[in-house]
Amino acid sequence: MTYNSFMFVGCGNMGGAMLDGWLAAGQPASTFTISDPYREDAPDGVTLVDKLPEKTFDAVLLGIKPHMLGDLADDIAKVIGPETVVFSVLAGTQLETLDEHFPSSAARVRVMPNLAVKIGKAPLALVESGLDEAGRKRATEFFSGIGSCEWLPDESQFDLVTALSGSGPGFVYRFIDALASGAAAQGLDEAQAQRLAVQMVEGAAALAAQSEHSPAELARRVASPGGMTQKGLDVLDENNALKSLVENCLVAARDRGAEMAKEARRKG
Ligand SMILES: NC(=O)C1=CN([C@@H]2O[C@H](COP(=O)(O)OP(=O)(O)OC[C@H]3O[C@@H](n4cnc5c(N)ncnc54)[C@H](OP(=O)(O)O)[C@@H]3O)[C@@H](O)[C@H]2O)C=CC1
Ligand SMILES: O=C(O)[C@@H]1CCC=N1
Repeated sequence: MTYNSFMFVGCGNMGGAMLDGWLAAGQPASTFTISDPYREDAPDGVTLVDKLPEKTFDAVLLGIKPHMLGDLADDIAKVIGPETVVFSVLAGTQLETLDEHFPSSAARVRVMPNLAVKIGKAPLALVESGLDEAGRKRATEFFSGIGSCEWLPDESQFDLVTALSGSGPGFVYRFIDALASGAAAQGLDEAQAQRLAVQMVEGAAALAAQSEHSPAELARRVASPGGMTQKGLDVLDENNALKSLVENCLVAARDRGAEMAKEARRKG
C-alpha cells in the first residue's frame, strides 16, 4: 500500500530532505511532484511544476513556512480531492486549522520530522484527523521509509514533541558546537576538535539507541568513580544546571508553537 502520486507544496530544507530520504529508500521518483516557485531543479524523474496543476493527488505534503498557509490554502485546495490525504509538517499549525482549510480532503495528518529524514533516521511524530485504520497503516508504511513513526493519541503534546524531536537536532548541534569550541578554546586544533566532537556524538547516540541501558545509566558507566568524567558531570549537575537549562529550552520552544497557532488562527 502506497501513495502513487505525492505532491510537495514547498520543498525547501525540510521537504527536500524528506524527498531525498524517500528516493534513497527506493520510492520511485515518478511518485513525486514538487511545487516550489523558488526551486530551480528537481532530482531525476521527479516532476517540478511552476504552478499547481489542475489535478488531485493521493497525498499532498505541506512543506511551506507556517505563516504562508493562510495566503496559499485556497490555491493548494485545487490539488486536493476527496481521496487526498493532506500531510503537514508546519510547526504550530493545528489540525483544526488544516480541517478548516481542507474540509474536502480524505484526512489531515500532522507529521513532525527532523532533518535526519534525509538518511532515514528521523523520529516522526504523527497525529491525524479523519484517517481510518487502513489509512493509518498506509501512512505508517510510507513514512517508515524515512524514519520511525510514533503516532500520538491526540494533539495535546504535539508542540512539546516538536520541541523535542523536530527542533531537537538544533539543540544537539549547539551542544556539539559547544564541545568543539570549548576544546578549541583550551588549545585543540579547531577542525580536529569538531571532528572529534561529531564522531563522539555519533557513536554515543548509536550506542544509546542499541543499548539495554538508559542514557542516565550509560553516563554512570562512563564515569569511573573518582575519575575524570565524574568531575565533568559534577559541573553539568551542579544545581541541576544542565537539566533545568534544557527543560527551559524545551518549554520556550514548545510555547512558541502555541503562539504560532494563535497567529495562524488570526490570519486564517
Ligand atoms: N527545518 C527543519 O528542521 C524543520 C522544519 N519543519 C517545518 O517545515 C516547514 C518548512 O521549513 P523549512 O523547510 O525549514 O523552510 P524552507 O524555507 O527551507 O522551505 C519552505 C519552502 O517553501 C517555498 N515556498 C515559498 N512560497 C511558496 C509557494 N507559494 N508555493 C510553494 N512553495 C513555496 C520556499 O521558497 P523560499 O525559501 O524561496 O521562500 C522554500 O523553498 C515549516 O513549516 C517548518 O515548521 C518541521 C520540522 C523540522
Ligand atoms: O523551528 C521551527 O519552527 C521548526 C519546527 C521544528 C524545527 N524547525
